[in-house]
Amino acid sequence: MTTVIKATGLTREFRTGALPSKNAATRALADVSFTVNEGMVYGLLGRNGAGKTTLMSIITGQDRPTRGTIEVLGHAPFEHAPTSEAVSFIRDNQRYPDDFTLRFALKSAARFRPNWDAELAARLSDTFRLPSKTPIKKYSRGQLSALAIILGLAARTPLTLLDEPYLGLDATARQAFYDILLNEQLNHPRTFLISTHLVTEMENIFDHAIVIDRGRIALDSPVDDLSGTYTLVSGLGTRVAEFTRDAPVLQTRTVGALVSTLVAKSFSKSDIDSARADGLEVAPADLQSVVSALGATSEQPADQADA
Ligand SMILES: Nc1ncnc2c1ncn2[C@@H]1O[C@H](COP(=O)(O)OP(=O)(O)OP(=O)(O)O)[C@@H](O)[C@H]1O
Repeated sequence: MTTVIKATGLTREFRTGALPSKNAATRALADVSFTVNEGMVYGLLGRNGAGKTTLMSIITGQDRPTRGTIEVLGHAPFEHAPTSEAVSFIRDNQRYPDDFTLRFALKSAARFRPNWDAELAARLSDTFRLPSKTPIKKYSRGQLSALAIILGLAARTPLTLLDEPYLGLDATARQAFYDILLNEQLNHPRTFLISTHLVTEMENIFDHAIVIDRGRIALDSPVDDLSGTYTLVSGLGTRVAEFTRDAPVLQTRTVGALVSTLVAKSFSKSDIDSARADGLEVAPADLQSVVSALGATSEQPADQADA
């Protein structure tokens, strides 16, 4: 399997005068190591401020780590033009010249992208109902997201990073976006790294999940493996506690008399049958539950560091 991204011990600290000590820094990433393999769709998940955008900026050479190394398509990405050409990074800070219309935006993108698919760009512009004559600076929030998605997908670069690409997109447009991604992956497989908070909506698109929590990797796993690793047990508190007593607990939530506990354990069929007979609900955890539980831990934060 070809490695597309290899991160080793990435740490990114930002100096900030806002903290009590003037030598203090925000540690956005703390000793992050992982690999991304070719041809798969990775979900980059985690709470607000977890470090996702910082990581994507380093992968695309727009920022450099304080410590650690990053290799993208076999090279350090910072100031390496061939890597920039092979990578699309879609985020919400994209700016366009004042007089740019859709046609100009697509035409100028085509010039920099050797694999540009003009037919796909035209088709997606129709799907998202983008106005062709309106200057882009007048586009709505959702229309800007749609345009960014088109530029990212029609580029057909070997590696595509999408940082919360759906902001402002309505439900129909988001569904269209997910369908397009799945189709692209079927017909033109390549590597995607996508950050999102809409985990449930995108779960079936991801092959692999990387969860960051307070700058550290909290989970790095194929999505298909999660259901055999994590179990959600719900019911009366005493019964849930009894059934899960030997299992590592990630999160316990209480709503009224109902307790829901997520554990890092899979149970035998006979255990599950007897728990169900005892009135408990036992089910493999979905990605959203795992991400939410990992983000609810109260371990020591990594994000404040003395620099
Ligand atoms: N330029 C900067 N200067 C100081 N702190 C920064 C800077 N950029 C990011 N940070 C901090 O680094 C941490 C990680 O931020 P980042 O934008 O990577 O999070 P995120 O996971 O993308 O969050 P969200 O889901 O809210 O977009 C946050 O605490 C943020 O405040």
